[in-house]
Amino acid sequence: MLKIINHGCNGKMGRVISRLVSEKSDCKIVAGIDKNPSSSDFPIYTSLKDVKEDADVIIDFSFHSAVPELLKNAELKKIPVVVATTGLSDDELCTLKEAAKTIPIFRSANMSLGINILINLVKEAAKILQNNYDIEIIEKHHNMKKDAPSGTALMIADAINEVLTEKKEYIYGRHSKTDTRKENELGIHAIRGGTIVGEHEVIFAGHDEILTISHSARSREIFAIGALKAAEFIVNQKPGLYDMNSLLEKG
Ligand SMILES: NC(=O)c1ccc[n+]([C@@H]2O[C@H](COP(=O)([O-])OP(=O)(O)OC[C@H]3O[C@@H](n4cnc5c(N)ncnc54)[C@H](O)[C@@H]3O)[C@@H](O)[C@H]2O)c1
Ligand SMILES: O=C(O)C1=N[C@H](C(=O)O)CCC1
Repeated sequence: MLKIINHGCNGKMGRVISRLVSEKSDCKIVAGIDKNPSSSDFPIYTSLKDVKEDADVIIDFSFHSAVPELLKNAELKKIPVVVATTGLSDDELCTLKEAAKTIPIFRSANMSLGINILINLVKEAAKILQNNYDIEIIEKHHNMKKDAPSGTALMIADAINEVLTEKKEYIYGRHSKTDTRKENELGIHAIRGGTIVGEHEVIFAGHDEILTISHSARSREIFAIGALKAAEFIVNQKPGLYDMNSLLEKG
């Protein structure tokens, strides 16, 4: 029985995690953590340091500024963490990399299988098209999202840059830009509205042809399923930083 702490348990994703876990027989939520506690069938705390229950793993869908304190306490308690929260600053990312020297940490800005396949496809396309095609990324999310651009858009952009001979400079939107597009630019554009779960489109625009590779999330369950798979995976790993590739390689 996998004993899980649900960090951000009262949020949109935290609630999906709790629901999916309640439908499974091989794992359970032993405690939740949220800055806005409410009643639940598991105890809810405002910090990991107060949690009394024994746990194998923490799943985190919260807010970027909550991540350093979570990791500090996870290190003290030696509990592996799945970090799904996006919008981490450079300093917060440094803290995460340091913590991964002590505990196993799984981090991905997108826990869906589809996005991780999209990244592999986009890398192949970028290798071939890098000289003659302009690359732009468009992401669309619900009106409650607090970070922009999405962690996924940045993850896709970084994956593209990894395979390019000449690295691109990220351009966030084109408002007030009066000059024409430069070859070394990679445009990243965010749209917010309604209940859009998550859409990502990578456009390779060439002379008289456009290749578009896109992914559309139709429910939050796809992220929760991926996070639960990551949780099962991480509990058996040594300290270090893991991502979706580690999970895909495992098969
Ligand atoms: N990696 C993925 O696949 C994936 C998928 C969906 C969402 N996300 C990310 O997960 C995060 C949460 O998304 P959401 O839609 O559930 O947001 P949300 O705002 O609905 O929920 C966040 C929850 O975290 C809690 N929280 C905030 N600060 C906290 C703190 N300091 N300590 C404890 N709890 C705190 C809030 O009270 C809230 O209940 C976002 O960063 C989002 O981008 C990632
Ligand atoms: O709902 C969100 O917020 C999501 N955020 C992730 C991101 O920033 O990439 C993934 C999709 C959903």
